[in-house]
Amino acid sequence: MSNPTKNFSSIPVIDLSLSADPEKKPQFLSQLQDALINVGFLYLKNTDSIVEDRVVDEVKAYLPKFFGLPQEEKDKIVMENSPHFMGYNRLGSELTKGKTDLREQFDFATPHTSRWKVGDPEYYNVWGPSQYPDEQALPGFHKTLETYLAQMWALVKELIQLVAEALGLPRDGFSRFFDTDERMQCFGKLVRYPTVGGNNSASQGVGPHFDQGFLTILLQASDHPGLQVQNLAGEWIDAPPVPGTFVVNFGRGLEFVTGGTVRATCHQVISPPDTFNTPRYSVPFFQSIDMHAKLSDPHYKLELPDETLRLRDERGKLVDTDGGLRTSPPTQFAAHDAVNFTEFATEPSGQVVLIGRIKSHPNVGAKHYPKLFGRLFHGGIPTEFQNGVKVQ
Ligand SMILES: O=C(O)CCC(=O)C(=O)O
Ligand SMILES: [Fe+2]
Repeated sequence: MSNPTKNFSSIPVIDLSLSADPEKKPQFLSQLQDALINVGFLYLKNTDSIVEDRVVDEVKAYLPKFFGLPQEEKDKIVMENSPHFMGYNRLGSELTKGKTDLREQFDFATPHTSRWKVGDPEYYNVWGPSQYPDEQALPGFHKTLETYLAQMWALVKELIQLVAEALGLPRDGFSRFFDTDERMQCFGKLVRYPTVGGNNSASQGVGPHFDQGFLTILLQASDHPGLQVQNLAGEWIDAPPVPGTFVVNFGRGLEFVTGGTVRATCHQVISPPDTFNTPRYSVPFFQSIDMHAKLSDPHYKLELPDETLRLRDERGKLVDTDGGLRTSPPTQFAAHDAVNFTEFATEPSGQVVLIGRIKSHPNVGAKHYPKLFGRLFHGGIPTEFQNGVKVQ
């Protein structure tokens, strides 16, 4: 029997409000289960009981204002100054699969004080304070982004419990992967993708990649298409903005702990063509897991019910659809290799995050984690890395 969603050609839209209605919850869970196993992506609507529309609108309004700040104002808070990979990156300051991403971005996280001290593993230092522009330069920005992060965090906490139920686990089935709020940090990005001319080959907004942790919640903050996700046959399927929704997708950590039941789906962004007068904006939010959790330890093994495993087997194995993206080796990283988080098989999750961050932001790695950087990039900063190509 073939599954109707296999090789999907569009992304399902799921209504969160159904989960609060005992009669409709089974329908919600079955839709979520299908998206988890067969698609790896969904649009979530009716989230306003957790994430206020007012806050989303405020974040959207700040995007052009933040990126429109004078360059020297943004350069005061560059990521290169932060061992926590927080702050601003000019265009071209990020590599994905060995190519420069044509996006300008600002990484910011839930409030946290680094607990790293001399002698601790380096990855303890991945979590730490954000860098914000001066309050006078952008009044209210800092507070709005922290409110948004707090509401996103509340949404991922609710969602991960629904994911557990949809997989046939108890509602708190994933609680062992999280520490207390004070000892955790989640982060987001404000992203601006400039338009490119028709014949410009440099149209990689962000190259093909997987996300890392459990859940990603993405706000497509302008009307532009460009986000594409890969189906099981390896075809690129458009995921255009759907008003009133967030895009939810699943990371390699969740795929790992569910033994490949949940699909981490490869995705990319094509730069908007210059027929648009404005850049594309988006705001991804990444749910972290306890940085000490070594997912390969027996303690983290999940017992999924046979019925769920049967659906996984019906879907089939998750094969490599994009030249080494899923399976390239975890060490001896070359610039053209994918950031694919295969290290979950051997390393604590914090180390996996650190390796991924260094691969994406080699200049930050070279400055703050020179030894690990040297092990990952034998030839130093790759020539593909063009920090600060001209902002259009
Ligand atoms: O901007 C988008 O739509 C997607 C961004 C993304 O996939 C990422 O930052 O991981
Ligand atoms: Fe992503």
